[in-house]
Order: sequence, then C-alpha cells, then structure tokens
Amino acid sequence: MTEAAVAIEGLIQRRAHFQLGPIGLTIPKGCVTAIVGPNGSGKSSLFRLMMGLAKPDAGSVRMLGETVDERDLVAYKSRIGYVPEQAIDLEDRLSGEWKASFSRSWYPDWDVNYYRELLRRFEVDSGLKLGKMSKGMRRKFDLSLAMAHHPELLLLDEPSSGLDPIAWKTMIDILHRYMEEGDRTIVMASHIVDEVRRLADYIAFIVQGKMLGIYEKDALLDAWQSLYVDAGGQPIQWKTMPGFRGYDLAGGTAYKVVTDNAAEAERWLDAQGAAVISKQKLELDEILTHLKGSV
Ligand SMILES: Nc1ncnc2c1ncn2[C@@H]1O[C@H](COP(=O)(O)OP(=O)(O)OP(=O)(O)O)[C@@H](O)[C@H]1O
Repeated sequence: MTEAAVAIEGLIQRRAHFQLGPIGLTIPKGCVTAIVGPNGSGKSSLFRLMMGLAKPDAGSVRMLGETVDERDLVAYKSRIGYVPEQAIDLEDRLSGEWKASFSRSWYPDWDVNYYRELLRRFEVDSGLKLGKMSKGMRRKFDLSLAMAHHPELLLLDEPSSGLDPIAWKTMIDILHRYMEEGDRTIVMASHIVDEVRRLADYIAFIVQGKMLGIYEKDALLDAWQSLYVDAGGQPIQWKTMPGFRGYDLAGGTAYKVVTDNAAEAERWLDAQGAAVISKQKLELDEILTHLKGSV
C-alpha cells in the first residue's frame, strides 16, 4: 500500500445503544476506497470522526498526515472536500450562491470556473434557496461545492443518494476525472454495488461498528466464489476447505460451496478428488451478507 491518506488507530466512540470500534484502518493515498456496510453500521459516525465533527472516546485519526484533535483544523480541512450524508437543515434559507460565496472565503484554491462547470454539468440552479432544491439537486450542489477548491481528499458519505440515473452517470464521470488529476484520494460510503464496482480500488467492510478489513477490490471479487462441486458421492469435510463460508446441496452428488479463498479451495478440492463443475464470483452485496452473518 502507498502512503496513507487516513490512518486510524484504536478508535472508539461510545453511544447509548451503539459502540463504534475499536477501529484500526489505513486508507491509501491516490486511490478510491469504499466503506461498505449495512444501515447503522457506523459509516457516517466514522466520517464525522474523520472530519473532527465528533470526539472519539479513545484512539486517534490522522488525515493527510495531520492529527485530528481540538486544534485549529482549518489548514487541513482546506485540503479536504466533505459531503455529509444529510444536508444541513439550518442552511435551508440560504441560496446556493450565498453558500458558495461564503465557502469561497475559506479556500485559497477555490476555482470559480470549475465550480460553474460542475453546476452546469449537474444542471444545478444555484440561485435557488437550498431548502427549495430537490433532494437530488441539493446533493449535486453539495458535491460541486465540495470539489470546487480541488481538494486532495474527498470524503463522500453516500454521494449518489437521491441522484437520478443520468445525474449518477455524470457523477461517476466527474469522480473518474477528479482521480485522473494527480495524487487524489476518495473515501466514500456507498450501498450501490455498481458504484463501488466502477469507482473503488479498495473496499473496507464495516458491520455493527466493527471494521472487518480493507481489501483490494479485484482480489476480493476474485477470491469470493461459489463453486459447484461434484463430490462423486464421497464424504467431504467441507468446513475444512480453505475459505469455507457455507455449502448447499445442488442436486444429485453436487454441492454449491462458498469460499473467500477460491484459488486455495480449488487446489484443496482437487486433492480431495472432487471435481469443480462450474464457478461464479459473488456480488458485493452477497459478500456483505456472508460477512454480516459471521459477526
Ligand atoms: N447523534 C447520535 N447519538 C446517538 N446515537 C447515534 C447518533 N448518530 C448515530 N447514532 C447511532 O450510531 C449507529 C451508527 O449510525 P451511523 O449513522 O453512523 O450508521 P451508517 O452506517 O452511516 O448508517 P446508514 O447506512 O443507515 O446511513 C446507529 O445505531 C445510530 O443509531
């Protein structure tokens, strides 16, 4: 892994009915990392901790080499663009243009031409009051605003929430171009399988406040497979198969077995004298279902 954009150690946040962590996580620079997890698993809480908007009960967060703590965070925040999951209601009475002119004063690298180009591509009317914008338009406005100062790091909490399919494709294209511009990093929470497939280099799974690991996407999707196996009627100790995650009868002497280590599992099956008839890669949501069941 290259240099870290985000380095989290022993992070804990305790709530009345929920504990996030302890989390240890290193997110590489120059890549897109998707944080994937079910509703309520702690993704937004983690983003708020990364932005210094909430205080952890233990542990530390470093963003772009700076420790997130009570100090003046303006300097490091000017290198970050953040789109929270929920728009801020208090801003409903402000027009998009007013908010943009306010944001502009915070960022030395604010690029008005780029901002206008993003608004144009997203078809956003920034003259509207924020509270009068549709959910999707507000999202597109927030994305444009978060990117207008060419941040090194983009933190996007479910960025496509509320976007129609055309706006979604525009967003994917804009984010791809953003990544082409040099040493850029995106950390995004997403439930959309296609979005993660198209954008992410790494996937970090979080379930019930626990980080289950960060994986290189292609290696992950290669490793998790359903194997259709003809055991020829002989007994097989499936649970000792490398990466075993479950099995089912598939008719006759055939079984469907799920592994998170397909290469090793195939070698193991071969040594058992069992024939792999066919194989199928798991989708991201199927992997998440298995991981959820194992927590
Ligand atoms: N301000 C708060 N006070 C108390 N509990 C909170 C607060 N914010 C979130 N929680 C709890 O923390 C847990 C994690 O919530 P969080 O919003 O971080 O999850 P999430 O993974 O982003 O969920 P989703 O996918 O639904 O957006 C939930 O149980 C939630 O109820």
